[in-house]
Amino acid sequence: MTLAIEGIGLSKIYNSREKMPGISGLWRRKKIAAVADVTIRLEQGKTLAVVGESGSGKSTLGRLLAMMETPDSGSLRFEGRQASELSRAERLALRRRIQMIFQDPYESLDPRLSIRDSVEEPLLALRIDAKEREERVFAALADVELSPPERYLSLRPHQLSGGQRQRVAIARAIVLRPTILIADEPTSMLDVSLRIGILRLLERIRARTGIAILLITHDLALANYASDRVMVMYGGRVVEEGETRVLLKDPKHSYTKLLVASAPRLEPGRQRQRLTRPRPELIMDTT
Ligand SMILES: Nc1ncnc2c1ncn2[C@@H]1O[C@H](COP(=O)(O)OP(=O)(O)OP(=O)(O)O)[C@@H](O)[C@H]1O
Repeated sequence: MTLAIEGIGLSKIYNSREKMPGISGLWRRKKIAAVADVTIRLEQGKTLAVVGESGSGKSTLGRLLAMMETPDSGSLRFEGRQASELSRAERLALRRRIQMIFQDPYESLDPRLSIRDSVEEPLLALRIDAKEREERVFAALADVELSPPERYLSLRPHQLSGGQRQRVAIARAIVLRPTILIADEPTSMLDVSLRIGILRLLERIRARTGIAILLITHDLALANYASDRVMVMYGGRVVEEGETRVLLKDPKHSYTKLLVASAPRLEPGRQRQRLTRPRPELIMDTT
């Protein structure tokens, strides 16, 4: 087993404030342990899902792994090397190899830029000549199945559908040839009919490139469909972890049991009431 990235005992505490109960207009400071002593191992070529309800710390964990935030304690190892021991240049190079995509593709796409410029932009800092940049932009657009790429180059994000925009955001991430992709709720703004397309695309990219994927989702059905392993977070901590199919079929922790029980599409009896056209791929096999 080759680890793409390993986080050991990661914690992140935010300063926040909350209203004083019963006293209007008064606030008190509060510390929130968004991530508390989390150890996570992401294998090369595998997809690990992080699930949990809103506020459980999934996105914060993703940002810590992407080195967008510094942990208050704990350490990161990347391909066996301690991140804190890397030189500035090495850290910069490493950050390029860990790319993130978000729920809302507009977060990574500048609405003023054409699709060509959006996908090319990350390459500009790399001193790659114009010809190679162009080749890589074309290849990335083809990789995300926006073809022929020529049709999309001069368009702006608002001229695309939500699914196409997410594909451009993925192209912008993979144009740097990362080894780790952190996908934070990548399909939750999309219609159900488009979700599978994006998940299948990520799967094909993973199979072809051997990239490691961290899939952050509150949707157990998506985790079940798209991941090899799953980690369940609650209140900043990991409460249960294991092979996805095994864990979701036979959860041990009471919180995971609750999540599985309250996920409508995981319950065969209720799925037809909830989904007008049940999608077999999205429904967990509970048999
Ligand atoms: N920058 C921040 N400043 C203060 N508190 C924060 C910050 N970012 C996150 N938090 C808090 O940390 C906790 C975990 O948030 P986080 O976004 O990581 O959870 P999540 O599981 O990804 O939830 P969601 O799915 O709603 O994004 C929450 O209580 C949140 O309010």
